Amino acid sequence: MPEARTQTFQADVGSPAAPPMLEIVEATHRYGDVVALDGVTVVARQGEFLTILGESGSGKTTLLRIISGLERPTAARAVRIGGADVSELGASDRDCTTVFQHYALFPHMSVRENVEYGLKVRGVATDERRKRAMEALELVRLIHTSERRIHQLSGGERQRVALARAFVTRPSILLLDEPLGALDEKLRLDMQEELIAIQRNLGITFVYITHSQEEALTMSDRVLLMKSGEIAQEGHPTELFDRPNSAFAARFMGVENILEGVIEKVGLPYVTLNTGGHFITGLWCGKSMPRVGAKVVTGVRAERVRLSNANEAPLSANGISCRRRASVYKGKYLDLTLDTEIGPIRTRLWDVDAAPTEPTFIHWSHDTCTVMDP
Ligand SMILES: Nc1ncnc2c1ncn2[C@@H]1O[C@H](COP(=O)(O)OP(=O)(O)OP(=O)(O)O)[C@@H](O)[C@H]1O
Repeated sequence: MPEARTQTFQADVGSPAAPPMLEIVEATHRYGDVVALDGVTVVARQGEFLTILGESGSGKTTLLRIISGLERPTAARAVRIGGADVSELGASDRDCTTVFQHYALFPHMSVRENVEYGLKVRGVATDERRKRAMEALELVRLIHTSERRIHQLSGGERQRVALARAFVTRPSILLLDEPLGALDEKLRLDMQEELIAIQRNLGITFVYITHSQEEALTMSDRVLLMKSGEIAQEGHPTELFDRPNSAFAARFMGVENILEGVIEKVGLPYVTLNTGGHFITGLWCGKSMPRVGAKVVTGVRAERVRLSNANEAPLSANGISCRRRASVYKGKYLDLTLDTEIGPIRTRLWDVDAAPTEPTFIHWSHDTCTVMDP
């Protein structure tokens, strides 16, 4: 991993005190009858790592194209970069660069020439652009490959060249469109770490597009979850992970147990719902104020559900009798599916050897249980 270059790092980058680098205010975009974006507002601070997460067709690429200037929104109250209105500027005049999944490097040029290219078209003198290209290659740990051709590099190395080529021109914003999508699992994990290090080192605002919740959680300062052209939820990765505000967000963030019910009692921050005649209490995470009688869903992660021999739940927990239905061994853990009177519930056991043969009762605390909009 590259060493942190503290001289380029600013203490308040990515913090709430940092000035906004990107502002897209109420952008709507239609392709004929298709509404790809519906009144979306995105603000990213200087030095922030913002991830736009969403399933296929949710509008991520459209949003990225609007930021980069490749697409003009059908309507928008503002499109600003570094505080300046850029709504009338084309892609080449905006202070941002895009890194694509298919890196589009020039095969007839060396690695160094590829990285120098953007500087060359901007008229930077030979010595200066060589120096800057080598610095960029040092940052992505590829200085030793500088005179190679692109076909002499691995997939991960090519993606690092594409990155170096993008940030060597020192854009204010780097847009990354599923940049790790073409890499295998191991390389993807390594590159995630490298990307974080590079971003912290440069202090550039990163806007990163992915459909992988794992990537979003690992790398981002803030995540913006999109659904059908709208923002479903926005927040710190832990907020989306632990406090999804809707059934959609919970499913997308991989919550294994989601049950429907009706609110029985409100005592904020807790809400109790009735699901199949059974009462469950959890933290209210919905967008609106909860009211008795409203349809809601409750969610709990499998690893938060505990097995009990005592056949009762602690005071601040939900509990229910269960019977083993199935188990799936996943190497590091065991996933048990249990039948209960409110439906099947999954639990995850990290100590595989400690798994009981016939579990009879499960419980999960009110604080790890969420209640949200359906
Ligand atoms: N050029 C186009 N013409 C018509 N419809 C389009 C066009 N580009 C995108 N769309 C539609 O707009 C919606 C949003 O598409 P977009 O490419 O922004 O989604 P996405 O989240 O980036 O998807 P993916 O992850 O598959 O790339 C989709 O319904 C898509 O079919």
